[in-house]
Amino acid sequence: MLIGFVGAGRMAQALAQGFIAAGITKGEKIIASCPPQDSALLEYFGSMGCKTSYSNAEVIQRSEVVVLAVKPPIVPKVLQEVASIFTPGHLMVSIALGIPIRYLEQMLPRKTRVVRVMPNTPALVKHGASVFSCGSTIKEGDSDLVKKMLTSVGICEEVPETLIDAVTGLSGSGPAYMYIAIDALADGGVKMGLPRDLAIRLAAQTLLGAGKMVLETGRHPGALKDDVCSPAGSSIHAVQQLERHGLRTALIEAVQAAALRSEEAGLREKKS
Ligand SMILES: NC(=O)C1=CN([C@@H]2O[C@H](COP(=O)(O)OP(=O)(O)OC[C@H]3O[C@@H](n4cnc5c(N)ncnc54)[C@H](OP(=O)(O)O)[C@@H]3O)[C@@H](O)[C@H]2O)C=CC1
Ligand SMILES: O=C(O)[C@@H]1CCC=N1
Repeated sequence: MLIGFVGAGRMAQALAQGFIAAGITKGEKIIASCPPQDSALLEYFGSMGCKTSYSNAEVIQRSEVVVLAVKPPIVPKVLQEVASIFTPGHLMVSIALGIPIRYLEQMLPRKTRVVRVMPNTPALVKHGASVFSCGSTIKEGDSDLVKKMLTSVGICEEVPETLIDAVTGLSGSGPAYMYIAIDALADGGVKMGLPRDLAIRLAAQTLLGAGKMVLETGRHPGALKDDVCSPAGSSIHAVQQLERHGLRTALIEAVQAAALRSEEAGLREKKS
């Protein structure tokens, strides 16, 4: 399978490196493009054995699956530039924030097969969380192919497109919230006397472990929290502080803000 990335930034790099590590494809079967001023990004792809180009057209001509990995304001320009090169043999996989399938289908030739994906950067280490929605002209096997690719780098579920903005707010942007949590937990450890590197490792493993507990036991996170909080113990004292400072509300509102931003990005492109 020949995979092309139009846009060679952070999410494209994470997916490409994850696909190679997972054995879904080889470096030489990947090609990536970005503008000439970003040659460092193409060097990153080059270091993985991938082909690189400053021409988006070349990427599309040489690929079967084309991953559209540019920021939303760039999408109309890129599609105007390369739409005519797409054939029904291409599968377009867009990871662009907020851009609806119907917009992509309108901009591309009539039978172009389109799938919209919301991945996240931990795909790089095969712990990604992705969802996808299929366009109106996909053929048999496209959904399975996208699921296979994304499952190789984490978990992946097909969802109705109406849920993608909410997914963006949760798992698409979510790693950023969790890095802040790790950094802050480590600060707490340092405040209480731990060396910084140990504090970061403990904080990161604690988040990883808690996530695995939820996924692998199937128990509700509230019940797992109760297991940690012994009567009159240390944890329940800490939980009271988290509640007092509004951690839950902060996380709920973070997801909401990112989801609304995703929705807004889509509306803006539709008007342009
Ligand atoms: N980062 C993340 O965690 C996630 C990102 N996404 C989505 O993926 C998309 C890419 O995000 P991300 O990788 O973070 O962004 P980056 O800014 O890291 O990468 C975008 C890349 O596209 C390049 N680019 C700009 N103009 C063009 C053009 N005309 N043709 C080809 N390439 C071009 C940029 O080059 P230059 O720098 O020169 O402009 C840059 O290399 C976005 O829509 C984002 O919302 C989705 C899920 C998660
Ligand atoms: O911030 C962004 O635009 C992208 C979308 C999801 C995560 N990062």
